[in-house]
Amino acid sequence: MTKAVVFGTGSWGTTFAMILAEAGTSTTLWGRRAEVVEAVEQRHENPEYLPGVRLPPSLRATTDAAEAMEDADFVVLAVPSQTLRGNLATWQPHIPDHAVLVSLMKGIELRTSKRMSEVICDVADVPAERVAVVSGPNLVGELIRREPAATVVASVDDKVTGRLQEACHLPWFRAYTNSDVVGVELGGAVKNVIALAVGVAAGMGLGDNVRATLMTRGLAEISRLGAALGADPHTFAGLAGMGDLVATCTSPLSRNRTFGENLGRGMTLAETIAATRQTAEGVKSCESVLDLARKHDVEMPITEVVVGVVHDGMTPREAAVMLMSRTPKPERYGV
Ligand SMILES: NC(=O)c1ccc[n+]([C@@H]2O[C@H](COP(=O)([O-])OP(=O)(O)OC[C@H]3O[C@@H](n4cnc5c(N)ncnc54)[C@H](O)[C@@H]3O)[C@@H](O)[C@H]2O)c1
Ligand SMILES: O=P(O)(O)OC[C@H](O)CO
Repeated sequence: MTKAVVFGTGSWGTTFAMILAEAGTSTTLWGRRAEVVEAVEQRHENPEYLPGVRLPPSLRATTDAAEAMEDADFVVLAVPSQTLRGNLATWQPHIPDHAVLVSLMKGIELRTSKRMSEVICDVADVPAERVAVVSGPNLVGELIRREPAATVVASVDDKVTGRLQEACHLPWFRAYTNSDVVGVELGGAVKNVIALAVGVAAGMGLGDNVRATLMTRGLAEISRLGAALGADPHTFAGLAGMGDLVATCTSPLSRNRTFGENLGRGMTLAETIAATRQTAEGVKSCESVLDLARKHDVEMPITEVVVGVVHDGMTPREAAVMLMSRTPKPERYGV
């Protein structure tokens, strides 16, 4: 029987553990806090992140990383992106030699501008063949009701994607495979930044033309960055590209979109952060995405104004003026 451990008892870690367990994978959830672990283990619930959701009784939970990883085939990582490096360094000594490390995270590391799979290879000292990523339009608020959804599992090794696909495929959760790890990760990380922009526009009361324009030009930014980093352009027309972009930018369940909407309504950054209980990855990753773009000489004007509004005191109105007054361009420049 395939065995998995999921690190992180937040909303996506717990939900993906539920999916794995329901698909017949022997699954253990690792958490930092004993009370959350006890609730999963004893009462089959995670009242903090998924109140009211009944988890599969077969899903185990522990605070002991070494015990959780014993004989694991998949070590699944679902902590906030900026904490991955530090956390993984403490877990690394216990990772079984044959295990595949799987990233559920949608962020880019600050300072290094690395994708999560790159951080994993660095810290766990494993080759790319032992790393996979899962990304797609996967809003937890819908998945916990078992509403139909699809995702992408990506790895440079086809055997790995095949095994992971099998480990998480369900009648209501359809997993597709892809070998373009770079594209799948970039789609997931950059759409959070674009969702912040769409949220700001919605909060300002702007309409559907603006939203559609931001999403489409956002996809152009993702594609330009992807082209510079060697991604397959077709990936961005898929679930981890356009699919996730549409879901995140249009859903009130998205934390990134909601974060932007609060800023667009006039809340201060401090008020918006206080109102956001869970991880909105784009808030930090907008800076690392922009750094990455600058390193590769890629223009990302929407990302630039998101950094301006979120971190540098630019007003939403100034951001709108800045985007609209750029020099006219051909639609497909840089792609
Ligand atoms: N929630 C979703 O709908 C969803 C869907 C797909 C992908 N993701 C991605 O999954 C990743 C995790 O998001 P989430 O929704 O589970 O976040 P979350 O905020 O719900 O949970 C984060 C988890 O990490 C833990 N945590 C926080 N700081 C930590 C630290 N310093 N060290 C160790 N653990 C820490 C928290 O206690 C919590 O268990 C993000 O990259 C997110 O973009 C989320
Ligand atoms: O709630 P968000 O904005 O972190 O988005 C969640 C998922 O990434 C959607 O696929």
